[in-house]
Formats: sequence, structure tokens, C-alpha cells
Amino acid sequence: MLPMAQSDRADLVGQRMILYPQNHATMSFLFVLIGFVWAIWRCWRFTIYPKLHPDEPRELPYLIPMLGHGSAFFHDSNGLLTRARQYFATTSGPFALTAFNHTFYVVTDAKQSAEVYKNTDSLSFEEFVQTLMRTNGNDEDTIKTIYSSLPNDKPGFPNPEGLSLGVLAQRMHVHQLHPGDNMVILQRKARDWINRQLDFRLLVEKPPFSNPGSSIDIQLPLYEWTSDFFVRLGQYVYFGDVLDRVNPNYAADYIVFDEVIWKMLYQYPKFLCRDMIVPRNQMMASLKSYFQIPQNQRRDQAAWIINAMEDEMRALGVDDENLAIVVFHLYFAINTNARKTSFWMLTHLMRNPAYLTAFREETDPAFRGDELVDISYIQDATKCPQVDATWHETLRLAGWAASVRLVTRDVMVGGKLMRKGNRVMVPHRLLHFDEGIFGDDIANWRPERWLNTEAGRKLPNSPSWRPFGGGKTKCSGRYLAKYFVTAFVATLLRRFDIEMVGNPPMPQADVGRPVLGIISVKEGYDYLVSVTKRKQAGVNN
Ligand code: HEM
Repeated sequence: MLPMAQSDRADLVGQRMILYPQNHATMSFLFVLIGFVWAIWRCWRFTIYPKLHPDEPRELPYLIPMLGHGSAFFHDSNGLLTRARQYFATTSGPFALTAFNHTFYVVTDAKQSAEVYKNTDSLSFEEFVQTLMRTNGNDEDTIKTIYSSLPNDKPGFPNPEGLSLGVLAQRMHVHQLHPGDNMVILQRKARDWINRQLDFRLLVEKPPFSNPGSSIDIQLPLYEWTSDFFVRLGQYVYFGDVLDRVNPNYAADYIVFDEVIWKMLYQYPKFLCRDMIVPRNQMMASLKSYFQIPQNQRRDQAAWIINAMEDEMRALGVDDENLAIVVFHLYFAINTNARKTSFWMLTHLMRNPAYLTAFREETDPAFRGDELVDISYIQDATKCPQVDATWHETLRLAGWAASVRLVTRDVMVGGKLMRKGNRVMVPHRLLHFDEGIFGDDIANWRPERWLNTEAGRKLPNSPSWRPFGGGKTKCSGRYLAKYFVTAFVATLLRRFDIEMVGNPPMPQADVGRPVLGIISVKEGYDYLVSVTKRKQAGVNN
């Protein structure tokens, strides 16, 4: 056996000696071929094609065909967009970026962004909403029903243009949320809730932040605390106590979900996002139970929009499950941004005590004793210019969203042809970091840029100011958002002194994850604040 084995081995070695050079040659040939094909692809895509199609936006070159800029987009989309803008600094008009085989036309010029917001015929926001509906479990029949035109004489919310419920819903949000009687109802509800809940005894005693035994001061993790406070506030204003009774953990589930909401936006495969799916499904099940409670036990506590949406959808035959999923989307529109804005605002104010003092003094007249009484005073920029500037500057630095539209037919924007099937993106942050518009020291929080000059005072009306998107889908909740955040901060400062514990670094923003407005705080960057009963509280009354 042994001699045979030896000869076999010798044969094998011989074969390998003969085959190896052949393998080597094949591999080398393959490499050269791949390199050649790659060079032709790159030359075609980034040199020849742009020359043949000068009317289309120039594309930022990339190395790997299927990936494009996917990796950079995923890790720091704003960094990628900033680099791309520098790359195209000498060319005018939108440019293109490809990530994971999807092409985005990026619009960074304020006037051209107005073209995007205006053109609802060729640029669709609804596609984004429908994709979310699908991702979150709405069935195709429901989506079709909600996006089919309705008669212009239907009962319920007036529909003179015969719009679909999906589009009409935007008008209904405006009816609820723009200044007027319907918004005043929500503002009063919010004021009374803040007055009740921002109470030292409750802070000390109520889990999850209780500090048993504290009689003078309490320490709270700021991001966790403001998140909990604002989500419960938003939930109360829209659903009263009823949803909390159905699921006392609803707000906590929401915060867990909201911190990984990017997995929903990126449509992660199910097995990679149980941390998002478990709380999401729990919340949808709770909303379904909510809508199964007899109407006379819940509707008088709910905001007009919740009852009106229910009526409209039931009239179209939408079942409880699909109704719950649609309303779930509204829940996160209400709650995802205000909680983070209040965190960033307090963070900046504590690091800039002169502004904190100015905020406190300016809002004094809205209080009687420790109670917030006047719901319009703090909102009025003529009476509270410092508050207004603080609000704008906080949004400018913490706003990280982009408006995205699907191109539904070929269209010209900014003098460039945008092809059907691709997406147009207006990254708000690039507009907000334009030194030509917002002045120097652009990376720093300086509310005075909104106050000190004539041009600064006009900034809120500038086409470059887009923290809430634009056009028909511009955030309808922007007035209520300002009210929630500034009423909370004013009441907090009225009743308490608040200080950072120790000397924590400025929290880092979680730049790698897409958000629907305001950026989250990077994990590990929450910090403790000490909240102390204020000795001078109620001084003016
Ligand atoms: C600082 C807080 C907030 C920010 C930065 C913010 C930002 C945004 C943005 C960027 C959009 C998308 C607009 C587009 O692409 O055209 C949006 C939509 C929306 N937001 Fe807000 N939002 C905030 C707070 C709120 C609040 C508190 C509510 C409700 C009470 C709300 C309700 C909505 C609704 C309903 C939409 C969808 C618009 C529509 O289809 O009509 N938002 N928001």
C-alpha cells in the first residue's frame, strides 16, 4: 500500500506543478478582465455618460458598482453630503449620489429646493408614506383604499377637490394643528398636564427616576427623562389617559422603538431588528385594543384628529388592525422630535447660562405663581424674542432630516433632468449650515444670529430655513412642537434650578442613523442633571 500511496502523492504533486501555473494564469487573466471591465464601466459612468447627457445632474464617482456610496451613506450621511457638495463646488445645480443601487438627486440650493416642494405632480411624498405603511403591516387593499380618490360630497371632513383620504389627512392635520380653536384645546391640555406633572414630589417619588428620600434636589438622566416626559405628554394630549390604561408601558415601548427607528426606515430584514419589531408590534396591538373600546369610553378624551381619522377610515371599511397601524404612524410623528429638541435646548441653555437667565426672565409674565397660565405669551416672538431665537438655533443645530420625494415622471429641477424612478433629496442640514445665509461660527450655538441684525431677524422666513420640510407636507405640528418644548422649559426654569452633575462633555449626536427630524444622542452620552426646588419661584406674583 505504501509504495502506491507514495506514487499517488508524487502524481498529485506533479499535477499541481503542472496545474498551478495554469491556475495562476487563469486567475491573472480574470483579474485583468475584471479590472478592464471595471475601468470601462467607470469611464462610461463618470466620464462619457455625463458628457453625452449634460442636462442630467453630475454624479459623485464611486468605486464599487452595487454598493455605490452605501457604506458612507450609512455611517455618516451628512458627512458624505458635505463632501459631495465640496466636490461639486464649482458646478451649479443638483448633483447625484448612488447608494445601494438607489440614485438620489441632491438639491442644496434654497431656490431649487422650493421647486421640489412645489412640484407635487412629478415628485411624490405619498410613496414614502405608503412604503412605511407596507413595512409596518398595512395590507395592499387598505393602502389602495386610502389612496383612492373620494367623492367631493362625501360625509365627514370636507373634500371639495375629491382627494384620497391619504392626501386629505394632510388637510386634517392642518385643521387640528394650525393656530386656531382646535390647537388651543391641545395647548390647554398640554399646559395643565405640564403644570401637574412637573412637580418636585412626583419627580422624587415616581418611577423610573425616583430618588427616595430627596427633599431638596433630585438627579435625573436628562435624555431619558425628557424622552419619558414628552412621549407621555404627546400621548396624553392625543389620547387622554385611555391609551395608558390599555398599556401602561406604551410610552416606554415607544422610546425603545424610536431609538432604533432607523431600522424601520432602512427596512432591515426581520431577523436583524427584533429590538424594533417587538415594541412596535406591542404598540400596534395596544392601539388596536384602544379602538375596540366602546367609543363613549374614550372619544371625549381624544384629540379631534384621532376621532375624525377613525370615522373616515371606518367609513371606507378599514378594519381595526389596519386602523391601528395608520394611527401608529401619527403617534411617532407626534413624539419622535419634541423629546429630542427639549434635550438639546436644555443642554445648550445650561452651557450658556446668560441665555438660560434671559429665557427665564422673558417667560415670567406667562406665569401666575408657579402655574403656567398664558398659553400664547411664550409663543409670541415679539414678546419673547430670546425664546424664539433659542428655539430656532436649537433646531438649526439639531435638525438632521432631509425631505425625500420619488420622481414619478421625468422632470427638470434646478435646470437638470431628473429621471423617473429615482429620488430627490433636500438635506435640511446643508441649507442650515450655509454661512452665506446664517452667518459665521456656523457650527456653534449662537441664538443672537437670529436677533442682532435685520438679516438675522428675517431668517425664519428664508427659503433656506427648512427644519420642518416644505410645501403641502410641511410639518403641520410645528406650532404645537414649539409650544410643547418652550412651555416645558419655561415651567422647568420657573420652578427649579437645573445644573449638570460634574462636567460632562458636550453630548455627541448619533450621526450614523437616519432620523425624521431631530438627531438622537449617541449611546453613552446621556448625562445627569441636578434639579433643585427654586427658592425664588413665584417671585412676580
Ligand atoms: C421639533 C419638532 C418637530 C420637527 C423638527 C418635525 C419635523 C417634521 C418634518 C421634517 C416632516 C416632513 C415634512 C416633509 O418632508 O415635507 C414632518 C411631518 C409631519 N409632522 Fe412634524 N416635526 C416636529 C414635531 C411635530 C409634532 C409635535 C407633530 C404633531 C403634534 C408633528 C406632526 C407632523 C405630521 C402630521 C407630519 C406629516 C405631514 C403631513 O403629511 O401632513 N410634528 N415633521
